[in-house]
Amino acid sequence: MLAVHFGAGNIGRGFIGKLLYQSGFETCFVDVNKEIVNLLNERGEYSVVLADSSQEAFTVKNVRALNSQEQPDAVVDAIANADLVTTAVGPNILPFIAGLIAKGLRQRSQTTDRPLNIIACENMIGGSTLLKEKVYEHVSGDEKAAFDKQFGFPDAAVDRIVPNQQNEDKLMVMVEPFYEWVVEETKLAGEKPPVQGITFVTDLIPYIERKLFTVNTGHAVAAYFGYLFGIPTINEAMANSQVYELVKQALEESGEFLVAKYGFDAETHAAYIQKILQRFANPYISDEVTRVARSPIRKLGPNDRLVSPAKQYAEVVGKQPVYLVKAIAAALLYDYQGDDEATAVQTTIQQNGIAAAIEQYTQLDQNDSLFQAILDQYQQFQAEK
Ligand SMILES: NC(=O)c1ccc[n+]([C@@H]2O[C@H](COP(=O)([O-])OP(=O)(O)OC[C@H]3O[C@@H](n4cnc5c(N)ncnc54)[C@H](O)[C@@H]3O)[C@@H](O)[C@H]2O)c1
Ligand SMILES: O=P(O)(O)OC[C@@H](O)[C@@H](O)[C@H](O)[C@H](O)CO
Repeated sequence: MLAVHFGAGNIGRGFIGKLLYQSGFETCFVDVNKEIVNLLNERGEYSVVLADSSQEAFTVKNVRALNSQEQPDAVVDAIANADLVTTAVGPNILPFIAGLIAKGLRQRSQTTDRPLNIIACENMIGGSTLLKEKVYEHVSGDEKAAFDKQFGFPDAAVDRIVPNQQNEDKLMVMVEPFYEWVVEETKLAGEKPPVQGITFVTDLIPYIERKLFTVNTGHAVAAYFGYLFGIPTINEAMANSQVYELVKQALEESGEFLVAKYGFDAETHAAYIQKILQRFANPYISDEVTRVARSPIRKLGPNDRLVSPAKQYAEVVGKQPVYLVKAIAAALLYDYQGDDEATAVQTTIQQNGIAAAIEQYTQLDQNDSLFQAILDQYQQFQAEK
């Protein structure tokens, strides 16, 4: 079995690649990072180390890699012959890989009617659905009808904290022991991909909202406040009682609406939050706040981990969130020079003012009470700085 995986980065190698190997797949990574592509081809294997007291190491074998910029035809051939296509490139990159995927699917549909699933493993609602839309921008009307029959784009939720790696061995990845990969069964084409570790569900929305609005919401709160307080890593931020409390309170707010909206058991959800707080504090992981805070424009988006739970809390619970609002204000203050989106947000604020920036990034209406709460909180934080 052949899997083509776009993005041989932290989650690609540390999570998806490992599960694919353990499930009997040969994995062909597709990336633009020459060094990683070359090393994967030279060695054909890499190690994944668990970030816990065991430091258990596992060798992932049967891997190779293609450079999509230099070997696009080989990528098309690989997709045409694949049994599964997955991605972990980041939501903003999906539009850039869509053209190549469209070509691969076209070649495949011309040679076989064997079904194929394309699963985007990105932190967003509807990642595979977005990828499908972007792929379909490259295909004709007739092709779309044929593609609809042959290809599935099931949405997915993936959870495993994999920090930026600082190992001497450039291929080695250190990962937390916990992982979860949930895939929407109803959008599959053909059989379920035989990947050990995937949980198939009929409706992904509760799972992705629970994951994104708990793990990623809490993570973002720790990162933006960690950064504001001058703390470099997430576990160090969690050791700060103020940051810990801000994270916990924000997760209690998002949890209140998730429990009300989806009927999750309140105690089970409280235990889920508790486990996540422990994962963030894992002393065996050094995860920079700037990784977790990366791409604040994406994270301030209306359907992402800060604004969506704040809006849904207001709608479902009927109260104004306090801690989620603080987190949004902290994200608006994120001015890390090494992050293009952070500098773009700061430029917008300087040139157009904070109200225009809130409107632009969160897409909230100026008359929305949440909008005013964010504005007030931002101004209060500015005054305290
Ligand atoms: N790291 C985590 O803890 C984690 C956990 C769950 C989900 N995710 C999600 O997984 C995705 C990837 O995150 P990551 O942390 O692995 O990032 P990463 O930066 O480590 O990996 C992304 C990889 O994509 C490659 N890439 C960039 N442009 C490309 C292109 N045009 N074609 C092919 N490859 C390209 C990069 O070179 C890099 O190797 C994101 O959507 C992220 O939200 C990350
Ligand atoms: O990958 P991002 O930028 O969407 O979010 C940063 C982190 O919160 C994220 O990568 C987590 O580590 C991961 O989602 C854990 O499952």
